[in-house]
Amino acid sequence: MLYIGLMSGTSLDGIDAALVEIDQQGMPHLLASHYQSYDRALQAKLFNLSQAVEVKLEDLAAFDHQLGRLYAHCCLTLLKKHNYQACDIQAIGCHGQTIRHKPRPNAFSMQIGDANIVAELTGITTVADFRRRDIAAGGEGAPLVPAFHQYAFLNDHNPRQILNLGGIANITILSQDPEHTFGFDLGPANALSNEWVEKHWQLNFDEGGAIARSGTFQPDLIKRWIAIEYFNKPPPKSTGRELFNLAQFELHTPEVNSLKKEDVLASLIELTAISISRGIEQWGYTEGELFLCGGGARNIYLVERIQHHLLNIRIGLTDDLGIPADMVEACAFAWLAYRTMNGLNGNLPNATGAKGPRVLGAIYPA
Ligand SMILES: Nc1ncnc2c1ncn2[C@@H]1O[C@H](COP(=O)(O)OP(=O)(O)OP(=O)(O)O)[C@@H](O)[C@H]1O
Ligand SMILES: CC(=O)N[C@H]1[C@@H]2OC[C@@H](O2)[C@@H](O)[C@@H]1O[C@H](C)C(=O)O
Repeated sequence: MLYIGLMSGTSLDGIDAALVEIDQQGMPHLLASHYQSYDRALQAKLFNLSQAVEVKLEDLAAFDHQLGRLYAHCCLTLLKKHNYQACDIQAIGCHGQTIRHKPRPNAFSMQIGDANIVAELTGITTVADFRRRDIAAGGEGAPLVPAFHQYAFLNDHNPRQILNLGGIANITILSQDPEHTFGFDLGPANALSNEWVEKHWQLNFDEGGAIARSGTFQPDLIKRWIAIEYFNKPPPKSTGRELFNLAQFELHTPEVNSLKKEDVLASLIELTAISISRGIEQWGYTEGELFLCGGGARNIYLVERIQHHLLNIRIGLTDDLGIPADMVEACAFAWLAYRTMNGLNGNLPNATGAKGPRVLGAIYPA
């Protein structure tokens, strides 16, 4: 059975689309993929929508519609590029674009991108709104990928963990006993460094981490940042750009604007590396294997800094486990659509904090 997964994450860079075959055992196999970037104007508008305290209802409704069309277009391009027909696909799993996420207490999470439009324009049944049933069951609605990691990446020997380096970093600690597998959001991966790079170099991100490597991290800054309460809060926990954004950091440590810009960037990367290693030391395995996914896996400097703080861990890419690092989250939403269409739970209560397993999402028939 074939499913499409669509993911557009907190980096606001664009849409990842994955065409996935789910075999008889429910195991996913990536067949084809497509990436469609947002143009800079849309990126800026979505960033504003996701950060502004007050948002015009008109804008929210218009972007919900525009994104629905973009998601549909992205699916159609994927099908065309790889010679598949809409009728070959059982369903699309469409994550949507998160524009607000509030952890517990009183959690909520809002994703936009009208799934009615996706179903209408593609002619394919679409599953969307994956997070809110988990929240209704007392969870945070995030992270959702740990259940997928458990299915796709569990092995039977070394302790194994999967680390996603998107805008936000999240980890899954795999266990032979599914009851013990869990995951949580660690804090910022690229969200802060991207904003800094955009502000000072007008670039989307620091290719390979070259600019950060040319700077020197500032221990005083890192000491103040790492004191943020979120880092020591025990899982289950999730976060977003509501907490980890540059404006907030500039308010907290205004001296960043009088320091060398490369040094501040190196410090932001060091914060990511240290918060990840501390999270793993407190709640994960400090030995065994750590497989990376998400765009930040291509930031060689960041990966080196993570390795520096976790000397006993062997770091690899999920490419070695059969799914390219860039496509893991999109594959996860294809798999989540399969779960929903078959009446199976998609969340891992240990990761989200929900009262129990739940079938996630709403189905928009073709
Ligand atoms: N070649 C590269 N060098 C350095 N960084 C890179 C490279 N390619 C991608 N990235 C980083 O990865 C980011 C995109 O990662 P990804 O697409 O996994 O994020 P996301 O899915 O939007 O986020 P999240 O997982 O938090 O929802 C880019 O914004 C950039 O910071
Ligand atoms: C609310 C939201 O969109 N959260 C994202 C974000 O990006 C990474 C991390 O924070 C994770 O919690 C989640 O995405 C993945 C797909 C998840 O739910 O597992």
